[in-house]
Amino acid sequence: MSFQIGQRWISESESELGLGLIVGVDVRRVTILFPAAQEQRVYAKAAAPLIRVSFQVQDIITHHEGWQAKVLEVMENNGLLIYQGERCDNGQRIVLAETELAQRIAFGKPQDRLFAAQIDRSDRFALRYRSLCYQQAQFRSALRGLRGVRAGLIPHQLHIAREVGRRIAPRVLLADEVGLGKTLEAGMILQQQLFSGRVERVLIIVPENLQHQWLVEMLRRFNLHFSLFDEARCTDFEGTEEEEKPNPFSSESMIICALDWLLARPERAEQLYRAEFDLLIMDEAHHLSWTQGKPNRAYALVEGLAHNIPALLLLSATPEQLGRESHFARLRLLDPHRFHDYQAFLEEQQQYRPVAEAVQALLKDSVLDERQKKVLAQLLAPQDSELLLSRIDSNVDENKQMQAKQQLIQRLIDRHGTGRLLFRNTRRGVKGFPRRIYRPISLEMPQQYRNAARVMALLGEKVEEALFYPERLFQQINPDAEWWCFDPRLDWLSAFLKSVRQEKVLLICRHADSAVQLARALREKEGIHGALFHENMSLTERDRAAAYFAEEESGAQILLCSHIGSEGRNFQFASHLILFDLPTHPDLLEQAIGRLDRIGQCKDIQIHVPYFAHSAQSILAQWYHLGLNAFEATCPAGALLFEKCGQKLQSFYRHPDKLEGFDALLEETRNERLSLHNELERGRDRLLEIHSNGGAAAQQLAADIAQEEQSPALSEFALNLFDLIGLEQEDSGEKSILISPSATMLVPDFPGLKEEGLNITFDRQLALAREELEFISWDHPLIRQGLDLICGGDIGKTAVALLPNKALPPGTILLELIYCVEVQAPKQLQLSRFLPPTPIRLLLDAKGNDLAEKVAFEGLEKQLKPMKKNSAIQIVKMTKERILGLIAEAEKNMARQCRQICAQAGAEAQLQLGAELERLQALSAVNKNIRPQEIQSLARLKEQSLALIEQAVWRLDSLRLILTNNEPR
Ligand SMILES: Nc1ncnc2c1ncn2[C@@H]1O[C@H](COP(=O)(O)OP(=O)(O)OP(=O)(O)O)[C@@H](O)[C@H]1O
Repeated sequence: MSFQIGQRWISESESELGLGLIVGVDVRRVTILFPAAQEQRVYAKAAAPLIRVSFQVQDIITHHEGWQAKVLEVMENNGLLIYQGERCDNGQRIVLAETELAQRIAFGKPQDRLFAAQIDRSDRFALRYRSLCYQQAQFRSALRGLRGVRAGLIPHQLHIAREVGRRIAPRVLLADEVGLGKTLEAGMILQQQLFSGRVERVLIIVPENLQHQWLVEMLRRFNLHFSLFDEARCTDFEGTEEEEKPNPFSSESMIICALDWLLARPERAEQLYRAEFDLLIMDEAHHLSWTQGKPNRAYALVEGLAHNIPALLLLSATPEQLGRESHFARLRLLDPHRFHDYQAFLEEQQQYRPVAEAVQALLKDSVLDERQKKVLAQLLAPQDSELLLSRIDSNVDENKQMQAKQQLIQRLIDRHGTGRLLFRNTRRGVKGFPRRIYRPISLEMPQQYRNAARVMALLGEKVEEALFYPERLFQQINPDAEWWCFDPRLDWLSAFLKSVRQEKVLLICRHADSAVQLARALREKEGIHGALFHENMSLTERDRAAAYFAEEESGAQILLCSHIGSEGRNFQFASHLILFDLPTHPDLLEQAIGRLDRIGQCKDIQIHVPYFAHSAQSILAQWYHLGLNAFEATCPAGALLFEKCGQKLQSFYRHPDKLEGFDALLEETRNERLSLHNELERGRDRLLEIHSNGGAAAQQLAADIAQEEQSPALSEFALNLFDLIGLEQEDSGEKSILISPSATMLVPDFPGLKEEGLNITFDRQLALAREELEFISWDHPLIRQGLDLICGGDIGKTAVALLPNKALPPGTILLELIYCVEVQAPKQLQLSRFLPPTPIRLLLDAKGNDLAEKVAFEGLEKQLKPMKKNSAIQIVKMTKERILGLIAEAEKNMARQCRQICAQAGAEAQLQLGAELERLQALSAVNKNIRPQEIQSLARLKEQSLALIEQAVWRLDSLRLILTNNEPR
């Protein structure tokens, strides 16, 4: 070894000392300073455990001031190296003496690490390779973003989530009936979008009283940390400076805020417009209304946002609640190209039946007859149907025929009606729901209420509203009188609560003051302490009340809500609902019942309706029950029939004693409901259902996830990962493990792991039953970040191992190289869906033959033995030239493999992006609003993607030198 003062060397065994500088050389000894560690060592020259550091052309070097440069030329002057290069930050030409190098050194290339004696354990190399493979598998997995949610595997939810989650900038209306899991669907869509990198900034707008529920659901079910934004938070963020205020919405990337607040603060909405979100989720979207071309304020707000934000999910169980115009307008928010003309939309609505029949025909296994083919050809443009129809007819295999049928169905759904934009599952389609039982309680109207109505009428006051809320009318006249002292509904309520003392009861009434007065009366008269939930309480108070109601043992028996309790909340642990006054629209009624009639409800639901005989309430109750059957079943035609019968109902409300014609109205409603039901069954709703529940494919998807969970691959990998990282693992009972940090961890922090540890399980059912357990799947942050930690760091990049094998001459070397094929492209193109970082393993013998196919990784891994570090360093030194030669061979091999991988990925991209382009072209044939520029830009995007995939590159990620010996194993 020849040393010169000023040269840079590193320690063979203590790489953590950093880059050393020779500061003294005499005949026998060499003195080296390690500035980063502030240590100086003196070694005998002949046996110094040091390795010379010299960089090559193309390497990246770091100056001690921190900037980096690419080496273009290496020169030597009196044993010292001088690098010429180009700065990475500004392109400036530089000359850098090795003395000026940074004191810490990181070797980018695995071979540099190997030659610099930075040799890791062989089992860490194996973990690294497995991590790369698993990471690639995650990118490609069709289950990604669907399997990690802490929830049961419900096919229709998984179907919608998959269908929408993989779209680019999805814009859909999730309109499943109440309680079928729209929040879950939205979460899974979001999760997939986040995983694929298509979305980073997310905004959720919800009615005020659902903010916390969303916050908790996103965290508990998806491990997604959202922040609640309100006025206080924004003002805090802005501070007091008067100058240019920062946009508070730019301070976080996942935000929940209340619609009510945004409407009250238009300046906040302005800030939202500028905050560049990628995805907007709007819950309870029926609040957005648009009648006779005029939007309400909520609609106008979301319209502005929808214009700027590429992806949009609207959630509403009652999409047609505010009339068809509003429904149309919400669809227009989603796809202004597709829905640009209300009249045309109405006409299209009439055309569902032939489309539904065509889809039915395709769904059947039988061969299509000539008439059916003709209908299909009329419904689709020739370029959309001809090829596929001929494929169905030809003798291609059954699978291809099925695929062609599926594609035709997709196209029919896409081109006709609300197609890809609207998803609606119904209880009937999902099945397994408990019964709903209507319990009417007819009571005598107290004289006080009658008198009050009479007085008001005499005074010429309008008493419309009071028809349904006589107690309010009474209070208007007698502000100090206590209606609950004589109202028979109170006696009934007290008696009822006592009769079901162990059960939870949800009571909903229209007005907050009624709820408050009822709670007071129950407390004072009966000693029953109910929980309250209404709009005049703060959010925290409401959440606390809901939590108190949910407590099993010591919680409140009854929750008394104003109308805001009818929306969005999860109260399926209760099975008694009292409608203290009836909601005045069938959709509102369904919303209210939906609090209990939800996934997770295990008992039959009892709907108690106390009303006064011969009152407007009794009229409405009968019409709901005998006309619509809306208590005991969901009634999709409810809104439509209400619109139709509204006038007649009004007159009966006002004269509930004059019932002439009422039976006829009930009869008429019933008949129309049945015929509408049949109509919907054959046409629009049937079509919607077919495409919303996903059929056999959705069942299969749920089964695939369940099957993946049966495999031990994840738990084996995870436990191996935890082990090598140095986490402590302790069995904490049935199928659960407590993992916690230890003092000897390979990395200072393991992402996502709290100091006190984490109780985990790989079992979905157990995680559902036990809230305190983390449900670990491939999608869990612990696993995803663990994979990133290994794949993105230096762990296991190099290794040397022994292969005891009598059949091979001792001292034979094998070089195992792991390459990674990657595409370098702007993130927004999201090319990792076609070509994720792809590991390629080569196993070269001394002659450069690749044995990877013959000698599988895991088989070889089992036979390998670790080698002592000193011996490993010596072997590497001795075989350096051979290793370099083999790497050169491997590069040639990789050029071929990379071409193949790119061709495959390119074909996939061509297929998918081509289909998107075709869809837009097909739609543009029926909708002149699609601008040619849009089609051109999609075509450009496709070309750009294909070109970039073709230019994918590979890099050597890690390598392991294997040396045979003939010792027994
Ligand atoms: N896959 C599932 N596994 C377990 N529980 C579920 C699942 N899907 C939904 N639930 C539960 O069912 C209830 C209804 O779900 P969710 O709130 O998502 O429905 P929704 O359609 O948004 O209801 P709404 O129309 O009332 O807003 C919730 O309590 C939810 O936690």
